[in-house]
Amino acid sequence: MEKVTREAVLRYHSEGRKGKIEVVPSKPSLTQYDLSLAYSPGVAIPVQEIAENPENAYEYTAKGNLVGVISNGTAILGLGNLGPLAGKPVMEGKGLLFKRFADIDVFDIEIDAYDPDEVINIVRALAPTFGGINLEDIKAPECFAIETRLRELLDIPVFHDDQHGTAIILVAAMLNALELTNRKPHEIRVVFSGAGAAGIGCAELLVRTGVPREHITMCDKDGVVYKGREVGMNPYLERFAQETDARTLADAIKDADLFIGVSVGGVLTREMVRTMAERPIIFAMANPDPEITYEDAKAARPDCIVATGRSDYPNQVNNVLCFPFIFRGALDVRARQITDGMKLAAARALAALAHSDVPDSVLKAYGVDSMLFGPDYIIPKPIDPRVLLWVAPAVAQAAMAEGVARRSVDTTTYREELESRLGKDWALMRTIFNKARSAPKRIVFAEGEEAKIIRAAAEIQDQGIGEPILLGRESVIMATVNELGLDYRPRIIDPRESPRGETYAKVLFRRRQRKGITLPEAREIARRPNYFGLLAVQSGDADAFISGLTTNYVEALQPAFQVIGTRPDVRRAAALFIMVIRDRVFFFADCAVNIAPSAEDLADIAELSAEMATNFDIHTRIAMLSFSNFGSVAHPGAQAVARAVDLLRKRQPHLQVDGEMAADVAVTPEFIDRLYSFSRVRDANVLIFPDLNAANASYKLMQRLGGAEAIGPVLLGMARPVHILLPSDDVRGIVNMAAIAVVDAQMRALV
Ligand SMILES: NC(=O)C1=CN([C@@H]2O[C@H](COP(=O)(O)OP(=O)(O)OC[C@H]3O[C@@H](n4cnc5c(N)ncnc54)[C@H](OP(=O)(O)O)[C@@H]3O)[C@@H](O)[C@H]2O)C=CC1
Ligand SMILES: CC(=O)C(=O)O
Ligand SMILES: [Mg+2]
Repeated sequence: MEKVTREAVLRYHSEGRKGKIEVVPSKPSLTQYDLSLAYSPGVAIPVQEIAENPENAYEYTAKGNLVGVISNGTAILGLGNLGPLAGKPVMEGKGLLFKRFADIDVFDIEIDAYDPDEVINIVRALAPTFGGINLEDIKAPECFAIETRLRELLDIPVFHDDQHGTAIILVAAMLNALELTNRKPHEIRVVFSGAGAAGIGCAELLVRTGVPREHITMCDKDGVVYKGREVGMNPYLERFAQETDARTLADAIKDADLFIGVSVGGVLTREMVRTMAERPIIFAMANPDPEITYEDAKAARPDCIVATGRSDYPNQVNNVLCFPFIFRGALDVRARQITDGMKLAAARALAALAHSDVPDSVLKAYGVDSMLFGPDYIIPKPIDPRVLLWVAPAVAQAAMAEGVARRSVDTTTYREELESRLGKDWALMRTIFNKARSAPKRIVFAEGEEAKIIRAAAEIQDQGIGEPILLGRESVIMATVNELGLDYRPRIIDPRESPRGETYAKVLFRRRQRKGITLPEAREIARRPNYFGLLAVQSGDADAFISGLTTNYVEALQPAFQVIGTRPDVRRAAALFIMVIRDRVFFFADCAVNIAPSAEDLADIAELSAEMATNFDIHTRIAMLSFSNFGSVAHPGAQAVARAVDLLRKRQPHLQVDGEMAADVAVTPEFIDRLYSFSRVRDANVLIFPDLNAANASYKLMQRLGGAEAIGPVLLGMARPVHILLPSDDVRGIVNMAAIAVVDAQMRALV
């Protein structure tokens, strides 16, 4: 990671639009009509609706997705009381994270008020604006009374992040660290440095998790919190005052199993760490500087598990992993409050997620090749898109179970809704996954020894999308499964040893005997994984074949043509990309196979593309693309495209297809309305390019410059389901391709 310098941070905050957030309208506001709906006179109508029934505010305003991040700046990170204005960058930062990770809008509100009653009154008065309130960086002990009273007064979630967000992450990380060190919550001895908002919040949730209260020793600036101590006490601390002779952190930490730092940087020394129990667990969570650095803790005790609040070391135990997701779940069921049950549900979901395989997008973002459950990976990363999908439903479910939800959600539908928040590509793939799951098929992977294929296969099996068959040596595959820490027993076939080898050799010989292959040669070739997998599909031993991760596209395609070939009704195969561009889905073809298609080829490509898109429940509108619009240029290239339209209409009169037309006309309905209202296609979603140059350049430009998500290439027109990966595909891409292959196989089973 690039070094975080003072200059870089200040530049980041001041460059362009100052600060980190802005307010963006969510409705059209271009025309006079739009303005009449948005404001006067139209706006009077929702006003009356809400006055009659306050619940309508969730329907007609942004309240239900709006959180107030409110602070008086009295405990900004570990920097202390620097006042509300200085706290604004942190609060804007929380707003950015709420939006980025959970699509929740935030107003950050910094208040110049310190007396608890005054703070309570201000927040209470602001509450109608919001669906929830996240109190932030308000120091102890005032924060306790403020939060408790606001929870009583308001019927929306009020959550003091430093207490509870921190506690939830801490519990998640602790459960996993205990698992790794073979300890149970009721056995451990815990020492805290910091007995403020975060300290008390964390300690109380530990007690709810099963850590005995008398096993917890709190320390603050005045040292150990013991029974009879008179300085710096308050009722919240009193609950943790212990009968002990220890008076300093150094005294208390001897033989402790778990250190929790929520105080200030640098207070835990190497000497102190050396006195802790076997395999100590050290959560040094002060920000920006932890109580002890990762390096110092490891140097003092190489057997320890360390977490800090920072993103630049392993195990970031920071409330960023909680607040966006717990609020997402709470807002979506319109919870009246966030209960302990919801907090524990969030913690358990996070702890469980750390056991599962980490997506490549996360590995890439952190610049590492793998993250495996273990001492340096006890908690998921906040940028892991699955955090939203695991935590929010767990929280929503707990809210419903505890009777604080105003509305209930169906967990399956809710997960789908959350996936739509992650992007249209997730939503589209969810539809395809659901289809695949309805009748899973056997998918044979030629490159079964590849780690990415093994990880994808584990997910395919786990999600019930298909039944993967990995080709390769059992010893190699199982070694990788173990190395990856996967809980997966793959179905493996070693082509060199399989008894089906001889049968497949004969199948290959029959197909290729007049193409120069002898039976002995066929025996050798049939045992190559690529051919073996294809022959398994050809012989009905598997339903779909996937390969290509370690070869180039043409190399992977060749055996497929030799063994499987194209469908009897298809002259040439083709390949399409599913392009997800912002909120819209397009199909681009042919992006990989036919370099200079004829008019007949173009008609075939369009027909096959429409067929595949229909498999995914998409209503197709096909545009045959050119540089010319409906005869505007008399060039042979444009005329070939026009001819393809005629051919296709004759063959498939029901298809909605038109052209030749330019790409901008195809995707801009206003152009069609204004200039070409005779066109049978308006707002096309299947774009057939005149040649491979145009198609390949277009999908790559859309991907790199247009921010499009490209799923594919999906091979079309083969006699059986065969799909080719790209060497750049990540695990998610492979799983997507498998789901597409299963749906492809299902559709063939129907005809
Ligand atoms: N990683 C994460 O997710 C989070 C980390 N934190 C971190 O936790 C820390 C505390 O935050 P918060 O609880 O909100 O703040 P508070 O002001 O409420 O509490 C601070 C606590 O730290 C104690 N403290 C201060 N200096 C020392 C010291 N030199 N030695 C021992 N104890 C000390 C204070 O003791 P006293 O009362 O005697 O002054 C008090 O108990 C911060 O560093 C913050 O960044 C907080 C929330 C989330
Ligand atoms: C992370 C956070 O909320 C804090 O350090 O205060
Ligand atoms: Mg904070």
